[in-house]
Amino acid sequence: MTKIGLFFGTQTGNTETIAETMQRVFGGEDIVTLHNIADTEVAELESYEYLIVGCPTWNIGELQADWQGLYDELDGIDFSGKKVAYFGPGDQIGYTDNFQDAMGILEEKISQLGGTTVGYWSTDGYDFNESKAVKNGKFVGLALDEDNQSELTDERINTWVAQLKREFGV
Ligand SMILES: Cc1cc2nc3c(=O)[nH]c(=O)nc-3n(C[C@H](O)[C@H](O)[C@H](O)COP(=O)(O)O)c2cc1C
Repeated sequence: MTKIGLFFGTQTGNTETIAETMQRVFGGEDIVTLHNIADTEVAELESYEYLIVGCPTWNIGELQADWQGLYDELDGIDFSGKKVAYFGPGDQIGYTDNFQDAMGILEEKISQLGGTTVGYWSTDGYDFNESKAVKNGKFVGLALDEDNQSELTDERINTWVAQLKREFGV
């Protein structure tokens, strides 16, 4: 049983590819366990001390479908004592008024349920109008953009994972 569980949902595969890269950068499956939430019980979130939540924004400011489907069930999970990090791919040009909203929606919910957010990320280098994922001038997690800035993804992941290792203390 690893200490870190990474839970992701995806429509077209980008979030899964990113999750696999993150697992590799962390050091492999002995360090991070991946769960596609399409075939995971929500209760599994409770089995980890540290969580990484990956959700792309879909349908103009909404959660990816599998996360949407279990959103209400999250109320049954006790996140207190857990450090939780968030990431998502979005599209800052096509959806400039809703860039990364899903990450913000999940962070707000899980924080209300006791989770402690780690992995805040600067908005420097992005160009968008509005985002529910920005709090106090920072993204609440790692914002990626496979549609417009895929060349930056690997470097962003490397930097963020190094930050998370410090913040998780692993
Ligand atoms: C119909 C549609 C709606 C989308 N809505 C948003 C949005 O509101 N905000 C955003 O940042 N990205 C939006 N996106 C971009 C996706 O989040 C992005 O392509 C992402 O990489 C998809 O991840 P996935 O392959 O894991 O599903 C949208 C894409 C499509 C096709």
